[in-house]
Amino acid sequence: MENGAARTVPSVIVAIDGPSGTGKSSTSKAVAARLGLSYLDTGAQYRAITWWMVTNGIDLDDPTAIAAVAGKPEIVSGTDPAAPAITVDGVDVSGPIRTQEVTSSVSAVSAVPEVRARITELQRSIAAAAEGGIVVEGRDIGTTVLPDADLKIFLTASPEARAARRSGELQGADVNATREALLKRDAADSSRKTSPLAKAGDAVEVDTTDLTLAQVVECVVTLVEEKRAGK
Ligand SMILES: Nc1ncnc2c1ncn2[C@@H]1O[C@H](COP(=O)(O)OP(=O)(O)O)[C@@H](O)[C@H]1O
Ligand SMILES: Nc1ccn([C@@H]2O[C@H](COP(=O)(O)OP(=O)(O)O)[C@@H](O)[C@H]2O)c(=O)n1
Repeated sequence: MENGAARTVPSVIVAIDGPSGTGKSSTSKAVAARLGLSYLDTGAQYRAITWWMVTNGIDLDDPTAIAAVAGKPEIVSGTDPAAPAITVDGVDVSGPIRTQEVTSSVSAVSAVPEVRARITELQRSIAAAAEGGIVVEGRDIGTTVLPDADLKIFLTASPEARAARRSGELQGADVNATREALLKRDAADSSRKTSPLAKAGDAVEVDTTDLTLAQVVECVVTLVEEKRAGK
């Protein structure tokens, strides 16, 4: 900037949705870090409430039982892309929410309308408090949580690429079993009545199958910068 005056960068809200393994978390964290934005992992919030249900012995086959206690756990999400944190009733659950048990139970819990209403409210208040702007990733951010987001991205990738990425993370996991589990979770998340996994009509779709993570990040950063420049 001429004469060294501080440049005022307009605040921006970016919604990144898509199925599992498409690169939402890695892309969102990197984009937020590059642009100095806050970051919110909404999947971690659904995982956290699921962890609480499992830990407290709630019958996950009974949506009424889940709904009755949906307001009980206090979930607090950090928004620093360099150190995403999540606690339930003051307990750090960033490790426990990634277990196989939580992963296989989360779609049943996240389908319950009372759970979604509670978590959606929390997400909106976090986004509203992020003064410099935020990247929010999930399944229904562009369609339901933040329908007025400045930029909406919908990431996709082939089931094979997604399964290879996920089984790479879960060292030694069988790729075919991982693929089946991913597809089962996608089907449950896409077919639920309340706020299913879906691409918003005004979202930009990016197929990441043959792109490196760096290429996806570059693509999203460019889209954000274009938005900010008013293009
Ligand atoms: N474009 C890409 N190419 C290769 N690997 C990727 C790409 N994007 C993400 N990954 C890797 O795939 C795995 C899943 O990515 P993640 O960001 O957690 O996906 P999601 O949040 O959509 O489930 C991670 O190990 C990540 O490093
Ligand atoms: N906005 C969101 C985000 C996640 N979820 C639920 O939370 C689960 C876990 O999300 P996640 O983003 O951690 O999943 P991965 O893509 O990391 O495997 C999803 O399978 C959905 O059931 C949701 O319903 N709505």
